[in-house]
Amino acid sequence: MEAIEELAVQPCTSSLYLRPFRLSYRQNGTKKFWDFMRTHDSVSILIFNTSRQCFVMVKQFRPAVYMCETERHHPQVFESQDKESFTSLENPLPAVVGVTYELCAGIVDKPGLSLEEIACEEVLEECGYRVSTAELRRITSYRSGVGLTGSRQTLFYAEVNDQMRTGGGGGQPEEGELIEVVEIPLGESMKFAYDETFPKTMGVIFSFMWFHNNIAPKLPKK
Ligand SMILES: O=c1ccn([C@@H]2O[C@H](COP(=O)(O)OP(=O)(O)O[C@H]3O[C@H](CO)[C@@H](O)[C@H](O)[C@H]3O)[C@@H](O)[C@H]2O)c(=O)[nH]1
Ligand SMILES: [Mg+2]
Repeated sequence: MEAIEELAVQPCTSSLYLRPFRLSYRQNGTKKFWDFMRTHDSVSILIFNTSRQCFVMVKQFRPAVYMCETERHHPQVFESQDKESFTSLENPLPAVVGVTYELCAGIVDKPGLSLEEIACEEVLEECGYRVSTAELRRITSYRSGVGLTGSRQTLFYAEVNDQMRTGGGGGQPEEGELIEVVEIPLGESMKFAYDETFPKTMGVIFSFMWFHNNIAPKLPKK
């Protein structure tokens, strides 16, 4: 995962995944505008393996995170680029600065499928567990990136065990996905949640707290 080479950055002029827009409006008499991105909604799934009493999560290289870290070290990295040219990154930072811990998740880009069906596909593709839609519990939905995208993410909970493991996971190589499945033991989960040395999404922190409030008290004592 961490063998990232030939890094180059350029302005994004058209994309399958996001489109920038500007909304202008008058609010209480004041003219305003706001720039935002049109992007896909998404689903994410908190997975708990009851056989091993651990959370099943994914770790992957995130270019946007990587470039934020790069800009901290090289503040000029996004400057002076014309529309076509690639700027090669000399002496790039190690790829690990762009690797984050996340819940299993996926974008909602298949019109015929329900959120639950997309969630089950992601659990299988990314983590290798076969889960049916009836086994998913909807936790809630929320807006991710209210300033930038406004898109909605729906969060589900799924309990799995070792018998439901197909041996797969790791994402879809044909889509260029390279995902490492990681297990966080229940007993270490809250320490992990607040340990800033493990870069992670807010979904991880929120869902671990949800689990401790809603599921942990009902777990059979081992
Ligand atoms: O610029 C891009 C964007 C996406 N992809 C492809 O699209 C896939 C997207 O993967 P998927 O697992 O469906 O989506 P995630 O990247 O996991 O979903 C993210 O995307 C959501 C919407 O942006 C976020 O809100 C979620 O938190 C986040 O997990 C990738 O693997 C790639 O194949 C690209 O190749 N280039
Ligand atoms: Mg994903």
